[in-house]
Amino acid sequence: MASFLEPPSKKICLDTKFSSNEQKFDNQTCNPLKNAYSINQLKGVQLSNGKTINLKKFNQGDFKFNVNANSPSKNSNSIINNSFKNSNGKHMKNGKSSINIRKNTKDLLKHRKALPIYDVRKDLLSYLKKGDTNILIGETGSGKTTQVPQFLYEEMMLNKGSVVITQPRRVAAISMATRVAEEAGTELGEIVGYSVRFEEMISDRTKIKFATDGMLLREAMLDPLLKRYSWIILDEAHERTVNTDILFGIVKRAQKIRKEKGKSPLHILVMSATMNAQKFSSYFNDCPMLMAEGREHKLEILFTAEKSDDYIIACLSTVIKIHKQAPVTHGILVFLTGQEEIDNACLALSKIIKRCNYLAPIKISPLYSALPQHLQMEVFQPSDTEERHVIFSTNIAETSVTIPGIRYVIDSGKAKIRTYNPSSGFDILKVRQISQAQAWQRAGRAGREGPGSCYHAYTEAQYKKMPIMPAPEIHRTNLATVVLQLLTVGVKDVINFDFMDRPRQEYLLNAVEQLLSLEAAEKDSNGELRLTEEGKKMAAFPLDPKYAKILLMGPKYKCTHEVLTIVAMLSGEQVNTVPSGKMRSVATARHRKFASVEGDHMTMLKIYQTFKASKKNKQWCHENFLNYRNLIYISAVRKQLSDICYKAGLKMLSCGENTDDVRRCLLTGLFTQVAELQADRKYLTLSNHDEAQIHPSSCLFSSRSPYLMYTEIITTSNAYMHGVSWVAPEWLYQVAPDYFRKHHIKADPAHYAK
Ligand SMILES: Nc1ncnc2c1ncn2[C@@H]1O[C@H](COP(=O)(O)OP(=O)(O)OP(=O)(O)O)[C@@H](O)[C@H]1O
Repeated sequence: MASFLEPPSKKICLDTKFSSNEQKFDNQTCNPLKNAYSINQLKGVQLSNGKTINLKKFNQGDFKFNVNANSPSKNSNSIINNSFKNSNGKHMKNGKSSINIRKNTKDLLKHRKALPIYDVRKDLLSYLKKGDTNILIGETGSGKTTQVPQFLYEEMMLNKGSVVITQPRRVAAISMATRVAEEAGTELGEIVGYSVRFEEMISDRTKIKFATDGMLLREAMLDPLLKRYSWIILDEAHERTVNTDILFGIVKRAQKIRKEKGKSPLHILVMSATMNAQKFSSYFNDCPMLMAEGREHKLEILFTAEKSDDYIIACLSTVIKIHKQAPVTHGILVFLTGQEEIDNACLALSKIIKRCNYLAPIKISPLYSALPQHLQMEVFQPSDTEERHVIFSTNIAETSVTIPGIRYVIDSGKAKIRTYNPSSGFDILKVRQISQAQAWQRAGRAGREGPGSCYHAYTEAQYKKMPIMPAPEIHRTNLATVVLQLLTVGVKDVINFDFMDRPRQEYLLNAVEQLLSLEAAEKDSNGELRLTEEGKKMAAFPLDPKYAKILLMGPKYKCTHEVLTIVAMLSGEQVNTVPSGKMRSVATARHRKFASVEGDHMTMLKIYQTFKASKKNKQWCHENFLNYRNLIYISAVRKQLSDICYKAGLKMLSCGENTDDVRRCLLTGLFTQVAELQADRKYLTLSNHDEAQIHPSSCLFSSRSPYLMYTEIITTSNAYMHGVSWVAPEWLYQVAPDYFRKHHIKADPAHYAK
């Protein structure tokens, strides 16, 4: 990245060539949703040419109608442009004069009526009323998220209940609620509101609520039948977050129980522009699949003509290329992977603009979840300058949102994706290629207020090799956390939970075992699983339950501060930097200053404490061959975890010099990760009696303590223990007596049990 801070010396403005795929787009081969269907299912559906809209019920093939959209309102470019100029956010920005609202609402109504989904309003509603569950697919920008909840409200007034629409991300929930409130001519928090973590804008009058999937799950904990809702819309269902997958099962169960008990019916609507409708329909008892076809504005799709070596350079060069040619009011949204990359890209672009004084000025904004909320929401305000707006964003702007002024999207094709490391128990974010569905969603952020273009910074051949859909998060996350979450929302039979993509039974059983041994769960007299009080507290931590357990035990061992630091260090990336060549031995010597005879966990503690004592100094990190960015990230994680400890009422204690207590506390979560020294000086794990060696990077590499606790085992040519600390055998019995009665150790239990 360092080279990126300087404008690249080569002529970046000219070196990324794109080939238009417009024709292919018209044939709909780019949209993975089309690829996900068989030809038969699409037979007879007139492809969108901007004039015809189809609402087709796929599963019976007996329902199809076309609405001729040649009416003046459909010839919409100029109308939309007017309405865009008129609406221009004034209602939100300049106070709430009733004239402003009325004028605005009138213009917005005109805009609503021009949306493809509006043409099929009547038939859509009649379908939705008929069945209790439906799947709705519609092009990005066709009006699903903003219009369908309003249709339901306007049609049925939802006297007996309300509608909740889930969104995978908080920016989407807030911005969609703001938009719909504006369209409905109501104050946000009145008829239309939102609910995201730590923030709610709702009232007793709220009938349309946008909520993150996590918030609806929380509601389900208190009210498993979700009685206050008559409609639940699960939007952007293709994303398949763990929360959404759990919600699928929860709302299905609530619907069934409400029906059985003769309570008010619950209607479910699952929506996306890019999902495998057949799969969702099968899961929801073969419910009807509806498709609203057509888009309001032309969307041009372009791929690079050749593979690019560096996606960031390709994205930046494309920004410059567009900047030189397009009207300045046309904004550009660039999808990159994370905060560091985005900050660097913002800096690089501003330097390029400054240096090339023939280029017009640009307003540059970052957008990622670690930004304070008010800065995130700022990008949704129409630009108040005459400068082009360029936004560099992570995938938080990938679905649902409309960012005012955006006509161009540049897609790097990459995202940070959560992956679970089963050997350490931590989820890590890794830069990975996105799926076709995500590429399509990104493209869909353009062409919303007028014709738009999406520049994919990869070739069409590369696109075709991408997976069609993202893999469900539940298959790449820690199952103990998922089971804990299921128990939290009141699911007792977690093994037989109605998963859309069931994890392997043995993994689920292992997860249950882990929770039982951590005393997060217990079995009641009927053998049913239930959460313990401790388990309830553990669920509040975004951590593998074994690390949550360690934090909860902090006050007992008087070392909350120390274990918070160690768990945060374990959650982050490696902090030691290892240069090549001559400097390597210098770095090793500097790192050795922090080494603790007690092991790697205490070494981590020492590094962080010294970093903090240096006032988080970058130069100090540089001199000690430590990664400054990673340490800053770790301190942010530590803060987040300590906030949760504080809310859980945990005492924030420190053990000072008595560091044995820190390792005893760590053992309360890691007791299944202990190895025993054998007569031949090899180590065997106590859990499976597998041979494992201490990794050469460990500060205990050459020591031979009888018992070691390790953070993870990574198998390369050998199985290596990483993150190793020595533990006393008596601690094992004190910390987990039941477990060590089953997993015998050589040290005399009778002696240590005393
Ligand atoms: N905040 C906003 N500001 C301006 N226009 C907006 C805003 N939100 C929505 N729109 C307009 O309404 C249209 C429909 O948006 P909506 O989010 O309902 O579409 P969608 O079908 O749900 O799209 P997606 O599948 O991408 O979520 C957009 O294309 C845009 O023209």
